[in-house]
Amino acid sequence: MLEVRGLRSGYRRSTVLQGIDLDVAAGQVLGLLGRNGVGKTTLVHTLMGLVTPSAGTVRLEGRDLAGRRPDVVARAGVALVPQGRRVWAPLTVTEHLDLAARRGRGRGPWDAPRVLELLPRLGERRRHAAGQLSGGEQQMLAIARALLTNPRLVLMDEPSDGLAPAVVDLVGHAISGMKAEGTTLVVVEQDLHLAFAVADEIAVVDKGRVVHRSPTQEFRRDSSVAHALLGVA
Ligand SMILES: Nc1ncnc2c1ncn2[C@@H]1O[C@H](COP(=O)(O)OP(=O)(O)OP(=O)(O)O)[C@@H](O)[C@H]1O
Repeated sequence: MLEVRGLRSGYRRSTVLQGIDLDVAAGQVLGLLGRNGVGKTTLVHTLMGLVTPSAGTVRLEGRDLAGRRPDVVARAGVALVPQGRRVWAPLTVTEHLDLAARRGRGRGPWDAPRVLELLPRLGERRRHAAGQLSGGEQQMLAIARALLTNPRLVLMDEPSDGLAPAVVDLVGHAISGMKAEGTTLVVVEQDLHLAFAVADEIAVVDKGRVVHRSPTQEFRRDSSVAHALLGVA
């Protein structure tokens, strides 16, 4: 459903993505791994339209979205759960959910009751301002906000960042719930435990290119790949 070819992108002084080729099948969860600074965030930001590519194509269900504005990409069915959550501290959980639902595409499995069923802690914290929530609760809120737009594709940028292991498991549970509803996901992760728990396939980015791709089971079995490309045992 997502087909990326020859994607080049970066910032004024540097080209970060050097020709990304990436396919994600409908309903698949792809774990996107790579060392710090190799371009993972730049890739999801370019897919979302927040960074403008200099070359290449991004096709979502056949429609070319490369270089389109973020609102156009969002309306085409892509949602970003950004690194660092980016929730609005003064707004309550309910206000976040109302805003997201209003911006939503209106069709699909996700409405507020369904989202709160997946993320029950948010229901308990419904009247709290986002700034008062724990890191894990803010991550749940960022996920809820994305889901209420009823996306076809969710891009998650390091959802486990800064969270305690028990909370990371809740994030994993939420990802599995999205997958069960047929949502396609690209999950950028440093936490191999989470990536292995949720991803059907693993892709590794290095120096602005996808340098490895394999089914998760295979990737786990051959630790030499993780060692060579990620510097982990
Ligand atoms: N807004 C920006 N302006 C200029 N350079 C940037 C900007 N954002 C990132 N970079 C640079 O682009 C390169 C890739 O960064 P990016 O954040 O995409 O990597 P990453 O793989 O997501 O890393 P991390 O795991 O640390 O988040 C880095 O050298 C970084 O310094």
